[in-house]
Amino acid sequence: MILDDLVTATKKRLVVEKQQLPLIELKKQAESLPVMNPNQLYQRFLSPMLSIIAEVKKASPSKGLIAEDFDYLAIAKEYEAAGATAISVLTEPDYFLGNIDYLKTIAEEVPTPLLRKDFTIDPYMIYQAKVAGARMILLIVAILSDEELSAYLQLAHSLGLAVLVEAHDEEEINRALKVGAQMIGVNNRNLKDFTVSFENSKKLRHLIPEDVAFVAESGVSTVADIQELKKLGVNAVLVGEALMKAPDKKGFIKKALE
Ligand SMILES: O=P(O)(O)OC[C@@H](O)[C@@H](O)c1c[nH]c2ccccc12
Repeated sequence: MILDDLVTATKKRLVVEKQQLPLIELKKQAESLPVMNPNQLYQRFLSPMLSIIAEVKKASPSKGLIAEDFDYLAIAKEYEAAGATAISVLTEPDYFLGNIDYLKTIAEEVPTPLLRKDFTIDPYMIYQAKVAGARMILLIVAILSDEELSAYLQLAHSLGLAVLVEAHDEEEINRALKVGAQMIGVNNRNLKDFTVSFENSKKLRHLIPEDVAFVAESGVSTVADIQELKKLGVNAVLVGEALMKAPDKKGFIKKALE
């Protein structure tokens, strides 16, 4: 399965990264930075207004190259100007052609909260996210044990980072809730065969209590799709490819927020 390949690639990369910058050094850098309160961000997502998380993504395993002309900073600035609640930045290099430096550069110039979108499997990556300027990280239930999930969530919170916990079915949602997730994303794309269906969001919405934000992820192609998800009562929609390909990104987000 694709998730296994991603975890393997990430493990390999971490070995090299830890040699270049040992955990103790990275930790020192992270702990010298100011700590924000992640609750503010969670509350923003729980407001009655629909939130949009706009994604900066060059390529993906399901679609190949998405953006020929990948001016990630200009794209992030457009997302900000349009009123995106947060910006998701793919940092996974092998399958998504991402880079943590993209996030770092965007963080220096764009005040919108940034989500480090990656396959977090080690505390090292959480410190990296903090140092690069992220305000949120992604934890994918399918690739973590309960112990890891709980420890990483707490570590992120202690650094002032909010956490989006991605779940695919009822069992994974229950695991996310058990460790105290305050923001849960359901992926509309099946990672086994890459098919997309909003049925997942529809079916699973009711499992998430009112004080936990529900994010519908993936597969949105039109503003009408966003309106459909809004009717299901989602708090936020995470949109990648459709925005990356939209000639008028600002117009797309503005219409979606109307
Ligand atoms: O491009 P889309 O179909 O709008 O999808 C965005 C986002 O949901 C997708 O990139 C994503 C969802 N979960 C992930 C986990 C890792 C990497 C990427 C993802």
